[in-house]
Amino acid sequence: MRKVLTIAGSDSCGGAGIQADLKTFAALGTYGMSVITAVTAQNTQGVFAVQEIAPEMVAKQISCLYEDIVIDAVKIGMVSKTEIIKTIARKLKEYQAKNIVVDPVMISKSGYDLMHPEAKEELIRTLLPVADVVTPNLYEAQVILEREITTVEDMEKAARDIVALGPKSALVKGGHLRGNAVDVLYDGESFTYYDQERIATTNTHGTGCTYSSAIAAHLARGLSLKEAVQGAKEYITGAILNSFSIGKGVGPTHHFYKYY
Ligand SMILES: Nc1ncnc2c1ncn2[C@@H]1O[C@H](COP(=O)(O)OP(=O)(O)O)[C@@H](O)[C@H]1O
Ligand SMILES: Cc1ncc(COP(=O)(O)OP(=O)(O)O)c(N)n1
Repeated sequence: MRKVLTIAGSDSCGGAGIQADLKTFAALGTYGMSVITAVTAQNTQGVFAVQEIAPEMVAKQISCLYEDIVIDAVKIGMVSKTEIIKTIARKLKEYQAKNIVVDPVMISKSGYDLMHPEAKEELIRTLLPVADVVTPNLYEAQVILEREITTVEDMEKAARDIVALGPKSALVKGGHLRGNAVDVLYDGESFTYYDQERIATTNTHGTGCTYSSAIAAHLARGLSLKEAVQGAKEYITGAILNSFSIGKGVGPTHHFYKYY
């Protein structure tokens, strides 16, 4: 069985973060493992508190996994502060980690900052360059590039400019675009478009986490990047179609098992 690691924050309500990642890995027939970077007190209505894990403890978790287990892919989600980002980049290099998917989580749907603003520079300096693919949503791409992105053409330029910062490829997600949910992948050579009619639902908590985890799971299974993103797009679309309400706010996507 292929083994996939998530390095991310815990979401107590289970829709995003580590919990969404592990559900996705299992649903896609891979074995999931986790390194926790922060614990959030979170429900469908918002994020109420965050407690970060000490960088040394993050380092220990990563070391004990890579020292023992062959890891086929790794996804990085919520990394809130500079020291944690530095630690993760250093460890991924030390263990020559492969199939690295970086989801540059910055803000929750409810508007809570999940990354300290000053940590952005470290993300760009040390984490983006080790990534095989980085998966910003429109807002995150805007923050990284410090300019507005509103059209598919802007997304193409953004993907190309993000690749110039060091990652092998960039997938700019159009979940927050008007019209269809179009994502644009640039792999340093060409663009690929993943286009899906927008699904009318407010239950989209954790879509970005689920999508990036599905990409990592498919890369671990040996698919090419373009095939992995295609498989992940099908998975997230199905999960959004089956999303449901569990509380008073934004409900989670629903994970369904796909056996390979
Ligand atoms: N209402 C929707 N209908 C169909 N696809 C969606 C919808 N909302 C988001 N997506 C897709 O879900 C994936 C995650 O994107 P997005 O929601 O932008 O990420 P994030 O959670 O990081 O903001 C992308 O493939 C995006 O196109
Ligand atoms: C612990 C934790 N990590 C990440 C997020 C953000 O996840 P995302 O998939 O971008 O989903 P929304 O916040 O947009 O629902 C999170 N909320 N918590």
